[in-house]
Amino acid sequence: MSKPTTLYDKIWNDHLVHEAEDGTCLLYIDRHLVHEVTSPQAFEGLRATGRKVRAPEKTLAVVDHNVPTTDRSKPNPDPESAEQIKALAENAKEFGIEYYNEFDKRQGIVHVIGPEQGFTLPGTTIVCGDSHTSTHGAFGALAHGIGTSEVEHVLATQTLIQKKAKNMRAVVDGKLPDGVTGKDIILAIIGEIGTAGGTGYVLEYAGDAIRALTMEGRMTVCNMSIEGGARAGLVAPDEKAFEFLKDRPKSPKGADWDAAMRYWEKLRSDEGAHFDHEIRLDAAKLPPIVTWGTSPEDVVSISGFVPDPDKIEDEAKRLSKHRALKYMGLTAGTKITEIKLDRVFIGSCTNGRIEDLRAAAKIAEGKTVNANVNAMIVPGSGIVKEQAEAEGLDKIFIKAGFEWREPGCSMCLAMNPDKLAPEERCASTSNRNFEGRQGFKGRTHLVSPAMAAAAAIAGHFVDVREWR
Ligand SMILES: CC(C)[C@H](C(=O)O)[C@@H](O)C(=O)O
Ligand code: SF4
Repeated sequence: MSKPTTLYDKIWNDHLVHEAEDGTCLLYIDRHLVHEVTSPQAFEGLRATGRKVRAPEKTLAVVDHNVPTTDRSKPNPDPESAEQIKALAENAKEFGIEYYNEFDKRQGIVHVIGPEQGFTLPGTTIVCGDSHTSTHGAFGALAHGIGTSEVEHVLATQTLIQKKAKNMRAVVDGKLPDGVTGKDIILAIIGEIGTAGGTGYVLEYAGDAIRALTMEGRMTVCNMSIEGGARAGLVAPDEKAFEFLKDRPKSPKGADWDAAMRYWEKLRSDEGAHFDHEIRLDAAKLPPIVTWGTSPEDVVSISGFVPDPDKIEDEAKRLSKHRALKYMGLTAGTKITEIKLDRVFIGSCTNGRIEDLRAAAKIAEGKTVNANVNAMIVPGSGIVKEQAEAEGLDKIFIKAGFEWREPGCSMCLAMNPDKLAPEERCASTSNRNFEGRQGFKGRTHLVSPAMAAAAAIAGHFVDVREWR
Protein backbone atom coordinates (compact mmCIF):
# COMPACT_ATOMS: atom_id res chain seq x y z
CA MET A 1 0.00 0.00 0.00
CA SER A 2 1.31 3.42 -0.85
CA LYS A 3 1.30 6.15 1.76
CA PRO A 4 -2.10 7.84 2.20
CA THR A 5 -2.16 11.22 0.48
CA THR A 6 -4.42 14.25 0.51
CA LEU A 7 -6.46 15.44 -2.45
CA TYR A 8 -4.12 18.42 -2.79
CA ASP A 9 -1.05 16.13 -2.89
CA LYS A 10 -2.67 13.99 -5.58
CA ILE A 11 -3.48 16.85 -7.91
CA TRP A 12 -0.09 18.41 -7.23
CA ASN A 13 1.78 15.18 -7.99
CA ASP A 14 -0.18 14.63 -11.19
CA HIS A 15 0.87 18.08 -12.45
CA LEU A 16 4.45 18.28 -11.28
CA VAL A 17 6.77 18.83 -14.23
CA HIS A 18 9.99 19.44 -12.32
CA GLU A 19 11.18 19.90 -8.76
CA ALA A 20 14.44 21.74 -8.08
CA GLU A 21 16.61 20.91 -5.07
CA ASP A 22 15.42 23.97 -3.14
CA GLY A 23 11.80 22.84 -3.50
CA THR A 24 10.92 25.22 -6.33
CA CYS A 25 8.54 23.37 -8.61
CA LEU A 26 7.22 23.70 -12.09
CA LEU A 27 3.54 22.83 -12.31
CA TYR A 28 1.54 22.10 -15.46
CA ILE A 29 -1.54 24.32 -15.79
CA ASP A 30 -4.66 22.82 -17.39
CA ARG A 31 -6.91 25.85 -17.44
CA HIS A 32 -6.24 29.58 -17.58
CA LEU A 33 -9.00 32.14 -17.11
CA VAL A 34 -8.26 35.70 -18.15
CA HIS A 35 -10.03 39.00 -17.36
CA GLU A 36 -9.47 42.59 -18.39
CA VAL A 37 -7.80 43.94 -15.24
CA THR A 38 -4.78 41.69 -14.78
CA SER A 39 -4.01 40.71 -18.36
CA PRO A 40 -3.04 43.78 -20.44
CA GLN A 41 0.63 43.89 -19.36
CA ALA A 42 0.92 40.12 -19.68
CA PHE A 43 -0.10 40.23 -23.34
CA GLU A 44 2.10 43.27 -23.81
CA GLY A 45 5.02 41.21 -22.48
CA LEU A 46 4.32 38.45 -25.02
CA ARG A 47 4.16 40.95 -27.84
CA ALA A 48 7.37 42.67 -26.77
CA THR A 49 9.28 39.38 -26.88
CA GLY A 50 7.53 37.91 -29.92
CA ARG A 51 6.03 34.95 -28.07
CA LYS A 52 2.70 33.24 -28.70
CA VAL A 53 0.12 31.81 -26.31
CA ARG A 54 1.25 28.22 -25.79
CA ALA A 55 -2.22 26.64 -25.48
CA PRO A 56 -5.00 28.99 -26.60
CA GLU A 57 -7.55 26.19 -26.27
CA LYS A 58 -6.79 25.97 -22.54
CA THR A 59 -7.34 29.69 -22.09
CA LEU A 60 -10.67 31.47 -21.78
CA ALA A 61 -11.14 35.24 -21.56
CA VAL A 62 -14.08 37.24 -20.27
CA VAL A 63 -14.79 40.83 -19.29
CA ASP A 64 -16.29 41.29 -15.83
CA HIS A 65 -14.73 43.83 -13.45
CA ASN A 66 -15.10 47.01 -15.45
CA VAL A 67 -18.35 46.60 -17.32
CA PRO A 68 -21.32 48.73 -16.31
CA THR A 69 -24.33 46.69 -15.23
CA THR A 70 -26.77 49.00 -17.00
CA ASP A 71 -27.30 49.51 -20.74
CA ARG A 72 -24.05 48.50 -22.43
CA SER A 73 -24.81 49.95 -25.80
CA LYS A 74 -23.76 53.27 -24.26
CA PRO A 75 -20.04 54.10 -24.10
CA ASN A 76 -18.21 53.09 -20.90
CA PRO A 77 -18.10 56.22 -18.73
CA ASP A 78 -14.60 55.45 -17.44
CA PRO A 79 -11.83 55.83 -20.06
CA GLU A 80 -9.41 53.49 -18.25
CA SER A 81 -12.05 50.75 -18.08
CA ALA A 82 -12.92 51.26 -21.73
CA GLU A 83 -9.22 50.95 -22.55
CA GLN A 84 -8.82 47.67 -20.61
CA ILE A 85 -11.92 46.17 -22.19
CA LYS A 86 -10.75 47.13 -25.66
CA ALA A 87 -7.30 45.70 -24.94
CA LEU A 88 -8.75 42.34 -23.87
CA ALA A 89 -10.88 42.11 -27.01
CA GLU A 90 -7.86 42.86 -29.20
CA ASN A 91 -5.50 40.56 -27.30
CA ALA A 92 -7.96 37.67 -27.45
CA LYS A 93 -8.27 38.15 -31.20
CA GLU A 94 -4.55 38.54 -31.84
CA PHE A 95 -3.56 35.53 -29.71
CA GLY A 96 -6.44 33.29 -30.78
CA ILE A 97 -8.18 32.99 -27.41
CA GLU A 98 -11.90 32.41 -26.97
CA TYR A 99 -13.46 35.58 -25.53
CA TYR A 100 -16.89 36.41 -24.12
CA ASN A 101 -17.45 40.13 -24.61
CA GLU A 102 -19.98 42.32 -22.79
CA PHE A 103 -22.75 41.48 -25.27
CA ASP A 104 -22.27 37.71 -25.14
CA LYS A 105 -24.87 35.76 -23.17
CA ARG A 106 -22.06 33.62 -21.74
CA GLN A 107 -20.35 36.70 -20.27
CA GLY A 108 -20.19 36.99 -16.51
CA ILE A 109 -17.85 36.95 -13.54
CA VAL A 110 -14.88 34.78 -14.40
CA HIS A 111 -15.47 32.44 -11.43
CA VAL A 112 -19.11 31.98 -12.32
CA ILE A 113 -18.60 31.24 -16.00
CA GLY A 114 -15.76 28.69 -15.56
CA PRO A 115 -17.94 26.05 -13.89
CA GLU A 116 -20.98 27.09 -15.90
CA GLN A 117 -19.24 26.32 -19.19
CA GLY A 118 -17.65 23.10 -17.91
CA PHE A 119 -14.23 24.74 -18.34
CA THR A 120 -13.63 24.03 -14.65
CA LEU A 121 -13.14 20.30 -14.15
CA PRO A 122 -12.18 18.07 -11.21
CA GLY A 123 -8.51 17.24 -10.82
CA THR A 124 -7.34 20.08 -13.04
CA THR A 125 -5.00 22.91 -12.16
CA ILE A 126 -6.70 26.25 -12.78
CA VAL A 127 -5.23 29.73 -12.52
CA CYS A 128 -6.44 33.25 -13.15
CA GLY A 129 -5.00 36.65 -12.38
CA ASP A 130 -7.56 36.96 -9.64
CA SER A 131 -7.48 36.01 -5.98
CA HIS A 132 -10.94 34.41 -5.93
CA THR A 133 -9.88 31.68 -8.33
CA SER A 134 -10.10 29.51 -5.20
CA THR A 135 -13.83 29.26 -6.06
CA HIS A 136 -13.14 26.50 -8.60
CA GLY A 137 -11.77 24.28 -5.83
CA ALA A 138 -15.40 23.37 -5.11
CA PHE A 139 -15.08 20.90 -8.00
CA GLY A 140 -11.89 19.33 -6.67
CA ALA A 141 -9.67 21.45 -8.93
CA LEU A 142 -6.44 22.95 -7.62
CA ALA A 143 -7.27 26.56 -8.36
CA HIS A 144 -5.61 29.74 -7.25
CA GLY A 145 -4.94 33.34 -8.11
CA ILE A 146 -1.71 34.51 -9.75
CA GLY A 147 -0.09 37.89 -10.41
CA THR A 148 0.21 39.58 -13.79
CA SER A 149 3.80 38.44 -14.42
CA GLU A 150 2.65 34.88 -13.73
CA VAL A 151 -0.25 35.40 -16.14
CA GLU A 152 2.37 36.13 -18.78
CA HIS A 153 4.36 33.03 -17.74
CA VAL A 154 1.31 30.78 -17.98
CA LEU A 155 0.23 32.27 -21.31
CA ALA A 156 3.69 31.61 -22.74
CA THR A 157 4.46 28.22 -21.20
CA GLN A 158 1.27 26.70 -19.73
CA THR A 159 3.28 26.15 -16.55
CA LEU A 160 3.70 27.97 -13.26
CA ILE A 161 6.55 28.17 -10.77
CA GLN A 162 5.28 27.21 -7.34
CA LYS A 163 6.30 25.93 -3.94
CA LYS A 164 4.24 23.21 -2.35
CA ALA A 165 1.83 24.43 0.30
CA LYS A 166 0.94 22.59 3.50
CA ASN A 167 -2.33 20.69 4.00
CA MET A 168 -5.10 22.03 6.19
CA ARG A 169 -8.58 20.61 6.67
CA ALA A 170 -11.75 22.22 7.96
CA VAL A 171 -14.23 19.54 9.00
CA VAL A 172 -17.77 20.86 9.24
CA ASP A 173 -20.16 18.26 10.63
CA GLY A 174 -23.79 18.53 11.68
CA LYS A 175 -26.85 19.92 9.92
CA LEU A 176 -27.13 23.62 9.09
CA PRO A 177 -30.24 25.18 10.66
CA ASP A 178 -32.82 26.69 8.27
CA GLY A 179 -31.75 30.15 7.15
CA VAL A 180 -28.05 29.39 7.67
CA THR A 181 -25.95 28.88 4.53
CA GLY A 182 -22.54 28.13 3.05
CA LYS A 183 -21.77 31.84 3.38
CA ASP A 184 -22.24 31.59 7.13
CA ILE A 185 -20.01 28.50 7.27
CA ILE A 186 -17.11 30.26 5.60
CA LEU A 187 -17.58 33.49 7.56
CA ALA A 188 -17.55 31.42 10.75
CA ILE A 189 -14.36 29.63 9.65
CA ILE A 190 -12.61 32.92 8.86
CA GLY A 191 -13.86 34.35 12.16
CA GLU A 192 -12.25 31.37 13.86
CA ILE A 193 -8.89 31.18 12.09
CA GLY A 194 -8.51 34.89 11.21
CA THR A 195 -7.51 36.33 7.85
CA ALA A 196 -4.00 34.90 8.15
CA GLY A 197 -5.04 31.53 9.59
CA GLY A 198 -4.73 29.72 6.28
CA THR A 199 -1.43 31.28 5.21
CA GLY A 200 0.84 28.68 3.62
CA TYR A 201 -1.94 26.10 3.33
CA VAL A 202 -4.30 24.63 0.81
CA LEU A 203 -7.54 24.23 2.72
CA GLU A 204 -9.74 21.21 2.13
CA TYR A 205 -13.33 21.41 3.37
CA ALA A 206 -14.86 18.15 4.53
CA GLY A 207 -17.64 16.79 6.75
CA ASP A 208 -21.40 16.18 6.43
CA ALA A 209 -22.28 19.86 6.26
CA ILE A 210 -19.98 20.41 3.27
CA ARG A 211 -21.29 17.27 1.55
CA ALA A 212 -24.84 18.51 2.12
CA LEU A 213 -24.13 21.83 0.38
CA THR A 214 -25.09 22.28 -3.25
CA MET A 215 -22.30 23.06 -5.72
CA GLU A 216 -23.26 26.73 -5.44
CA GLY A 217 -22.86 26.54 -1.68
CA ARG A 218 -19.48 24.82 -1.99
CA MET A 219 -18.33 27.49 -4.44
CA THR A 220 -19.28 30.17 -1.91
CA VAL A 221 -17.18 28.42 0.73
CA CYS A 222 -14.15 27.87 -1.54
CA ASN A 223 -14.44 31.42 -2.92
CA MET A 224 -13.59 32.94 0.44
CA SER A 225 -10.67 30.59 1.22
CA ILE A 226 -8.39 33.41 0.19
CA GLU A 227 -9.98 35.71 2.80
CA GLY A 228 -8.81 33.18 5.37
CA GLY A 229 -5.31 33.43 3.90
CA ALA A 230 -5.28 29.99 2.22
CA ARG A 231 -3.72 29.61 -1.21
CA ALA A 232 -6.62 27.51 -2.43
CA GLY A 233 -9.77 25.79 -1.19
CA LEU A 234 -10.78 22.25 -2.09
CA VAL A 235 -13.79 19.98 -1.81
CA ALA A 236 -13.52 16.37 -2.98
CA PRO A 237 -15.74 16.00 -6.06
CA ASP A 238 -18.78 13.74 -5.72
CA GLU A 239 -22.04 12.96 -7.54
CA LYS A 240 -23.20 16.56 -7.11
CA ALA A 241 -20.09 17.89 -8.82
CA PHE A 242 -20.36 15.39 -11.68
CA GLU A 243 -24.07 16.09 -12.09
CA PHE A 244 -23.39 19.84 -12.23
CA LEU A 245 -20.77 19.41 -14.95
CA LYS A 246 -22.51 16.80 -17.11
CA ASP A 247 -23.46 18.15 -20.55
CA ARG A 248 -21.98 21.61 -19.96
CA PRO A 249 -20.66 23.09 -23.23
CA LYS A 250 -16.98 22.34 -22.47
CA SER A 251 -17.34 19.20 -20.34
CA PRO A 252 -15.99 16.00 -21.88
CA LYS A 253 -18.61 13.98 -23.79
CA GLY A 254 -19.26 10.28 -24.41
CA ALA A 255 -16.23 8.03 -23.92
CA ASP A 256 -14.15 11.02 -22.79
CA TRP A 257 -16.64 11.66 -20.02
CA ASP A 258 -16.47 8.02 -18.89
CA ALA A 259 -12.68 8.11 -18.90
CA ALA A 260 -12.68 11.36 -16.95
CA MET A 261 -15.11 9.91 -14.41
CA ARG A 262 -12.76 6.99 -13.72
CA TYR A 263 -10.11 9.54 -12.72
CA TRP A 264 -12.45 11.94 -10.94
CA GLU A 265 -13.89 9.24 -8.70
CA LYS A 266 -10.46 8.69 -7.20
CA LEU A 267 -10.07 12.34 -6.28
CA ARG A 268 -10.33 12.38 -2.52
CA SER A 269 -8.02 12.45 0.45
CA ASP A 270 -7.15 8.92 1.55
CA GLU A 271 -8.19 7.60 4.92
CA GLY A 272 -5.36 8.48 7.30
CA ALA A 273 -3.82 11.16 5.05
CA HIS A 274 -1.81 13.66 7.07
CA PHE A 275 -3.07 17.23 7.50
CA ASP A 276 -0.64 19.71 9.02
CA HIS A 277 -3.51 21.55 10.64
CA GLU A 278 -7.16 20.75 11.21
CA ILE A 279 -10.13 22.69 12.57
CA ARG A 280 -13.63 21.45 13.37
CA LEU A 281 -16.95 23.22 13.35
CA ASP A 282 -20.49 22.13 14.24
CA ALA A 283 -22.84 23.42 11.54
CA ALA A 284 -25.87 22.89 13.78
CA LYS A 285 -24.63 25.64 16.10
CA LEU A 286 -24.13 28.29 13.39
CA PRO A 287 -26.30 31.43 13.25
CA PRO A 288 -26.67 33.76 10.24
CA ILE A 289 -23.53 35.88 10.35
CA VAL A 290 -22.93 39.59 9.72
CA THR A 291 -19.54 41.30 9.57
CA TRP A 292 -19.29 44.47 11.64
CA GLY A 293 -15.77 45.70 10.69
CA THR A 294 -13.35 46.14 7.82
CA SER A 295 -11.94 42.63 7.69
CA PRO A 296 -13.81 39.42 6.82
CA GLU A 297 -12.73 38.03 10.21
CA ASP A 298 -14.85 40.66 12.02
CA VAL A 299 -17.86 38.39 12.32
CA VAL A 300 -20.80 38.41 14.70
CA SER A 301 -24.07 36.51 14.99
CA ILE A 302 -27.23 38.26 13.79
CA SER A 303 -28.49 37.94 17.35
CA GLY A 304 -25.33 39.59 18.75
CA PHE A 305 -23.98 43.07 19.37
CA VAL A 306 -21.20 45.19 17.91
CA PRO A 307 -18.18 44.02 19.94
CA ASP A 308 -16.14 46.21 22.26
CA PRO A 309 -12.50 46.45 21.10
CA ASP A 310 -11.45 47.49 24.63
CA LYS A 311 -11.79 43.84 25.58
CA ILE A 312 -8.93 42.90 23.19
CA GLU A 313 -5.64 42.44 25.02
CA ASP A 314 -3.23 42.80 22.12
CA GLU A 315 -2.66 46.52 21.62
CA ALA A 316 -2.13 46.58 17.85
CA LYS A 317 -5.24 44.49 17.34
CA ARG A 318 -7.26 46.63 19.77
CA LEU A 319 -6.30 49.80 17.92
CA SER A 320 -7.06 48.31 14.53
CA LYS A 321 -10.51 47.18 15.65
CA HIS A 322 -11.19 50.64 17.11
CA ARG A 323 -10.26 52.10 13.77
CA ALA A 324 -12.60 49.62 12.06
CA LEU A 325 -15.49 50.64 14.31
CA LYS A 326 -14.85 54.31 13.62
CA TYR A 327 -14.65 53.73 9.87
CA MET A 328 -17.89 51.75 10.01
CA GLY A 329 -19.61 54.48 12.03
CA LEU A 330 -20.65 52.00 14.71
CA THR A 331 -20.69 52.02 18.50
CA ALA A 332 -19.74 49.01 20.60
CA GLY A 333 -22.77 47.37 22.18
CA THR A 334 -25.23 48.24 19.38
CA LYS A 335 -27.60 45.40 18.60
CA ILE A 336 -26.83 44.07 15.11
CA THR A 337 -30.54 44.08 14.23
CA GLU A 338 -30.64 47.83 14.96
CA ILE A 339 -28.08 48.66 12.26
CA LYS A 340 -29.85 50.48 9.41
CA LEU A 341 -28.85 50.11 5.77
CA ASP A 342 -28.75 52.53 2.83
CA ARG A 343 -27.85 50.03 0.13
CA VAL A 344 -28.09 46.31 -0.56
CA PHE A 345 -25.96 44.46 -3.09
CA ILE A 346 -26.81 40.89 -4.06
CA GLY A 347 -24.30 39.45 -6.51
CA SER A 348 -20.53 38.74 -6.94
CA CYS A 349 -18.56 35.54 -7.49
CA THR A 350 -19.34 34.63 -3.87
CA ASN A 351 -23.13 34.77 -4.09
CA GLY A 352 -24.29 35.71 -7.59
CA ARG A 353 -25.41 32.27 -8.75
CA ILE A 354 -28.90 30.96 -9.42
CA GLU A 355 -29.34 29.38 -6.01
CA ASP A 356 -28.39 32.70 -4.37
CA LEU A 357 -30.96 34.59 -6.42
CA ARG A 358 -33.60 31.97 -5.59
CA ALA A 359 -32.85 32.38 -1.87
CA ALA A 360 -33.15 36.16 -2.12
CA ALA A 361 -36.35 35.93 -4.19
CA LYS A 362 -37.92 33.62 -1.63
CA ILE A 363 -37.46 36.33 1.00
CA ALA A 364 -38.50 39.19 -1.30
CA GLU A 365 -41.64 37.64 -2.78
CA GLY A 366 -44.71 39.77 -2.04
CA LYS A 367 -42.69 42.28 -0.01
CA THR A 368 -41.40 45.80 -0.69
CA VAL A 369 -37.90 47.21 -0.36
CA ASN A 370 -37.70 49.74 2.49
CA ALA A 371 -38.11 53.32 1.33
CA ASN A 372 -34.69 54.29 2.71
CA VAL A 373 -32.85 51.51 0.89
CA ASN A 374 -31.55 51.22 -2.65
CA ALA A 375 -31.18 47.52 -3.46
CA MET A 376 -29.79 45.83 -6.52
CA ILE A 377 -29.52 42.32 -7.83
CA VAL A 378 -26.63 41.58 -10.18
CA PRO A 379 -26.63 38.06 -11.66
CA GLY A 380 -23.18 36.47 -11.82
CA SER A 381 -23.48 35.74 -15.54
CA GLY A 382 -25.75 36.08 -18.55
CA ILE A 383 -26.67 32.42 -18.14
CA VAL A 384 -27.63 32.97 -14.49
CA LYS A 385 -29.67 36.00 -15.58
CA GLU A 386 -31.45 34.00 -18.27
CA GLN A 387 -32.23 31.16 -15.87
CA ALA A 388 -33.52 33.58 -13.22
CA GLU A 389 -35.77 35.26 -15.79
CA ALA A 390 -37.07 31.87 -16.97
CA GLU A 391 -38.08 31.20 -13.36
CA GLY A 392 -39.70 34.64 -13.00
CA LEU A 393 -37.28 35.78 -10.29
CA ASP A 394 -36.64 39.10 -12.06
CA LYS A 395 -40.36 39.90 -11.78
CA ILE A 396 -40.40 39.14 -8.06
CA PHE A 397 -37.42 41.44 -7.53
CA ILE A 398 -38.63 44.27 -9.72
CA LYS A 399 -42.08 44.16 -8.15
CA ALA A 400 -40.50 44.38 -4.69
CA GLY A 401 -38.46 47.40 -5.78
CA PHE A 402 -35.03 45.85 -6.41
CA GLU A 403 -33.00 46.93 -9.45
CA TRP A 404 -32.35 44.06 -11.88
CA ARG A 405 -28.97 44.48 -13.56
CA GLU A 406 -26.65 43.09 -16.23
CA PRO A 407 -23.96 40.57 -15.10
CA GLY A 408 -20.53 41.59 -13.79
CA CYS A 409 -18.50 42.26 -10.65
CA SER A 410 -20.51 45.43 -10.07
CA MET A 411 -20.46 46.85 -6.55
CA CYS A 412 -18.33 44.00 -5.20
CA LEU A 413 -15.36 46.27 -5.85
CA ALA A 414 -16.47 49.53 -7.42
CA MET A 415 -14.22 49.36 -10.51
CA ASN A 416 -17.29 50.34 -12.53
CA PRO A 417 -20.15 52.81 -12.06
CA ASP A 418 -21.71 50.78 -9.18
CA LYS A 419 -20.32 52.37 -6.03
CA LEU A 420 -21.28 53.40 -2.52
CA ALA A 421 -21.20 57.09 -1.70
CA PRO A 422 -19.07 58.07 1.33
CA GLU A 423 -20.55 56.73 4.60
CA GLU A 424 -23.29 54.80 2.83
CA ARG A 425 -23.93 51.52 4.60
CA CYS A 426 -24.41 48.37 2.55
CA ALA A 427 -25.46 44.79 3.21
CA SER A 428 -23.47 42.91 0.60
CA THR A 429 -23.26 39.27 -0.46
CA SER A 430 -19.68 39.75 -1.69
CA ASN A 431 -16.46 38.66 0.02
CA ARG A 432 -14.50 41.75 1.07
CA ASN A 433 -15.42 44.53 3.48
CA PHE A 434 -12.10 46.42 3.30
CA GLU A 435 -12.01 50.21 3.63
CA GLY A 436 -13.18 51.74 0.37
CA ARG A 437 -13.88 48.37 -1.22
CA GLN A 438 -17.36 49.30 -2.46
CA GLY A 439 -16.58 52.98 -2.91
CA PHE A 440 -14.60 55.70 -1.10
CA LYS A 441 -15.55 55.66 2.60
CA GLY A 442 -18.31 53.15 1.89
CA ARG A 443 -19.32 50.79 4.70
CA THR A 444 -19.75 47.11 3.89
CA HIS A 445 -21.38 44.35 5.92
CA LEU A 446 -20.93 40.86 4.48
CA VAL A 447 -23.95 38.56 4.68
CA SER A 448 -25.72 35.73 2.84
CA PRO A 449 -28.21 36.45 0.02
CA ALA A 450 -31.26 35.74 2.20
CA MET A 451 -29.93 38.03 4.93
CA ALA A 452 -29.25 40.77 2.38
CA ALA A 453 -32.73 40.51 0.88
CA ALA A 454 -34.35 40.58 4.33
CA ALA A 455 -32.28 43.65 5.28
CA ALA A 456 -33.39 45.40 2.07
CA ILE A 457 -37.02 44.93 3.02
CA ALA A 458 -36.73 45.72 6.72
CA GLY A 459 -34.29 48.62 6.25
CA HIS A 460 -32.08 47.10 8.97
CA PHE A 461 -30.56 43.70 9.65
CA VAL A 462 -33.05 41.01 10.60
CA ASP A 463 -32.69 37.39 11.57
CA VAL A 464 -33.87 35.33 8.58
CA ARG A 465 -34.57 32.45 10.94
CA GLU A 466 -37.53 34.52 12.15
CA TRP A 467 -38.61 35.80 8.71
CA ARG A 468 -42.33 35.64 7.97
C1 LIG B 1 -9.08 42.96 -9.79
C2 LIG B 1 -8.58 41.67 -9.22
C3 LIG B 1 -7.10 41.63 -9.37
C4 LIG B 1 -9.03 41.43 -7.79
C5 LIG B 1 -8.56 40.10 -7.21
O1 LIG B 1 -7.50 39.58 -7.49
O2 LIG B 1 -9.23 39.54 -6.41
C6 LIG B 1 -10.54 41.48 -7.67
O3 LIG B 1 -11.18 40.49 -8.37
C7 LIG B 1 -10.94 41.47 -6.23
O4 LIG B 1 -11.87 40.74 -5.88
O5 LIG B 1 -10.34 42.21 -5.45
S1 SF4 C 1 -17.03 39.57 -8.09
FE1 SF4 C 1 -15.70 40.67 -6.70
S2 SF4 C 1 -14.40 39.14 -5.76
FE2 SF4 C 1 -15.31 38.24 -7.56
S3 SF4 C 1 -13.80 38.53 -9.18
FE3 SF4 C 1 -15.25 40.24 -9.26
S4 SF4 C 1 -14.31 41.81 -7.99
FE4 SF4 C 1 -13.25 39.93 -7.50
